[in-house]
Amino acid sequence: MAESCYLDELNESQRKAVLYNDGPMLVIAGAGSGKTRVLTYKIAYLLDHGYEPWSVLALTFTNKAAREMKERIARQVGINRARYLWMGTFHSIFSRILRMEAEKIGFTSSFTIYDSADSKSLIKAIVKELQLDDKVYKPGMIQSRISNAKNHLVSPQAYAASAEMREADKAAKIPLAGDIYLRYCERCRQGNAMDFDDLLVYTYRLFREHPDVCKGYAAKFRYVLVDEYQDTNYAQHCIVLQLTQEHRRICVVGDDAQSIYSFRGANIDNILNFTRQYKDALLFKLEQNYRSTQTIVKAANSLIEKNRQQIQKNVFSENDKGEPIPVSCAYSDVEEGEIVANKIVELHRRGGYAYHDCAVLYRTNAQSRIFEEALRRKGIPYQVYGGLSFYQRKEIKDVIAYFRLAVNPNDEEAFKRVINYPARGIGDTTLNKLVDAATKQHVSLWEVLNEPLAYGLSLNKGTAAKLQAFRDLIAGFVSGAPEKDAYTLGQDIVRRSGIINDIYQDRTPENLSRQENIEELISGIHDFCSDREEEGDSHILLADYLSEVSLLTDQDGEKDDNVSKVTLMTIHSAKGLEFPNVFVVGMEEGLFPGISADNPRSLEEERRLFYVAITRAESHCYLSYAKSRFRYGKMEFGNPSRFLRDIDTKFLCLPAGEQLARQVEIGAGRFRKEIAGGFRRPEVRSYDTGGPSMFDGGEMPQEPHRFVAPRKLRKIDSSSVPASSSVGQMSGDSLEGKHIEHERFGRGVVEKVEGAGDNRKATVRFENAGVKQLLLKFARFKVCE
Ligand SMILES: Nc1ncnc2c1ncn2[C@@H]1O[C@H](COP(=O)(O)OP(=O)(O)OP(=O)(O)O)[C@@H](O)[C@H]1O
Ligand SMILES: [Mg+2]
Repeated sequence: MAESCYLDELNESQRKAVLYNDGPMLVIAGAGSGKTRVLTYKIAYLLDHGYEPWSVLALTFTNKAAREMKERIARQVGINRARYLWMGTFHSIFSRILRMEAEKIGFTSSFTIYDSADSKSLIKAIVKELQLDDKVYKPGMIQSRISNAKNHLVSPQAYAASAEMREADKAAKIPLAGDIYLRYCERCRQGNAMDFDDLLVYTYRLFREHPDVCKGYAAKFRYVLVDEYQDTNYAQHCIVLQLTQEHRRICVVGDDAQSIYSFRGANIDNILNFTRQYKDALLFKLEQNYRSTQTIVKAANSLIEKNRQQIQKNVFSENDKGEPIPVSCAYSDVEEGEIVANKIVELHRRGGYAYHDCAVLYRTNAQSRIFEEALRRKGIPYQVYGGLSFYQRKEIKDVIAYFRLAVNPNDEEAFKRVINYPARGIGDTTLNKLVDAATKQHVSLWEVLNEPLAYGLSLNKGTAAKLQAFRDLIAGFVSGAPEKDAYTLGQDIVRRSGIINDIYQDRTPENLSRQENIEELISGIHDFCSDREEEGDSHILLADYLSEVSLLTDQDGEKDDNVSKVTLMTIHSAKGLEFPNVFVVGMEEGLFPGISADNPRSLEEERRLFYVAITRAESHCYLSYAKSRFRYGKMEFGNPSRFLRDIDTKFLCLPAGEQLARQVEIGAGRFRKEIAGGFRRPEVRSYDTGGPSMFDGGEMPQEPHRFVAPRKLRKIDSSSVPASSSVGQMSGDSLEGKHIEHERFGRGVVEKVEGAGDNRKATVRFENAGVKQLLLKFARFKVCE
């Protein structure tokens, strides 16, 4: 797209913010005023003005946001340039840098990333080893203390040396918290593993301890951009400072009214201090909201005004006036689900909205179940983001633990998880011996396993043989890791580890669902490899796959399969997103604001969270609350949230309209039935029309079994599509302009075909998946006649 053309898509203030590129700058503006748009257009502008894509670093809050931004930029400057941008979350960008520089800080490039459950389990083990009481030294609490220290760049040594920390620990009756922190760090290092916070800590340390490396990156990144700056924490802020010393070209955008992550160490002061740190920084303000109706914007303004701490802003909309926001009151949580599901049906049937135009936002993950059930009953497809996500399920974690060992056998948590799964007669006593030896000698469990005698382990013959068998099994995977492609090795591991035998033993519903999940995982690896091959990479390793999945966040959700679905997510995850229709549910005291919001500071943060929720809506926003709710195993009776009273009533529709009132009646009947029949919670988290199972009927696979991708469309070859539409037989020119249907990305148009032979590739604009470049050799699409 020509430059003048895209600059015309900005208003005057936005254009100024895009065109100023001579020094540090800060854009502070209300929700929906185009902050992210400014970043996106600025990057396109930089690329058009001499910046190489690899010299631009853009940091976003979620992987999804990064992907969307990249697609948008690709539309403006072409995918060839957009793909080389350094764009992603803090964690994904830093893990990329750390993998390249790992040796300098005492890790290897194949380090694994511990998720929150891994960290907690390690802390639990340490508490036990130190013979402390885990009712006093609660692993969750210790974990958040360690995380907090890391996000403030407080090392274990500094922690131990700090009188303030010691006093605080003493007051909390956990004087040895600092020792746990120290041991925790040592153990992660021995396991060649980092937790999420370490990705920040070690990047900071890498740059501080190796000024030449820091200088190199600071010189490389000629421009640094940060979205959602209000939610960066101290460590992130410091790294951004390190990276911008050289060129001092930095643009951050944010909204203090949307700062909602203080519990994770985000510090609103970063935004306020920016002009102190970058003295010559220019401040830009954007005031026009392009997202929402006037009513929604005014309602949100009237709410946030009730917060004392905020930078004054005047946010207005020139969109349609819009309707007042309906507030509905349900008798129960189940009925609230009914009301929302009914309204979604209506929006779909009468309003012409697709399901993906609707989102249900709640305060806590636990609330999703009710809405899942209501939507399932109506046959409405939905997708839940966050909560117990696919990758947190037991069987998936088991398989992934084997994958992790194949890539990094020193990984302690993965080791402990699978040493006796599937059961191979290695009990806790033996494991404890291994752990003791490893801790004493400061080595990993894997090292002890390799030479048990050298580390003084006394084992009987039988146990020694079992350990040897486990060692050989893992060693086999390790030797395959650098050679075999991810899909082949993944299948090998699932089979040879004994997991398949274990979960295909019987056809209990639990096992059937596990089987499906493992099939889904393997086909996910297949898709991952195919996508990367299509994009021109070859020989995709398990390590590549792992580094991607270990960075998935709540917002990434499960696999995207082009089915239009209602989104279900927490408000935290919805930050930065927008939907035509938004349902903010569970507006009750004790839930939103939550019971822990018992002081003005956290109450203001909860109010900002509500502000974020309302401002996700474009055309319609619906608020609801339930008079009774099943929580903590019992029925609770609640009052409407005080936040409802914070909104000027002239923007609300109280009581709800006729249509909703009628649904209340229907729902009430259903509610009584539910009470009589007891509460049933569904197991399935994502729902659509479903697909065939790989093992069809869950039978034991016969060796040698080859997993096949369960998609309806398979890789295009002359046998799977009519010859006339096979990609292989069409000349490059004749593909251009053709409508195609891709196995994963759905429908699209071929814009360009270039290259020759094996490198021949097509640029395709997909209806729902943006612009992609696909190597025709691997392309999995068919041409629509
Ligand atoms: N000048 C404009 N003309 C037309 N549409 C615009 C303009 N500026 C922004 N928009 C649209 O308004 C919506 C909100 O923009 P954007 O997401 O960039 O806002 P934001 O300030 O980043 O919001 P949030 O605070 O929620 O992150 C988007 O759909 C965007 O495309
Ligand atoms: Mg934004």
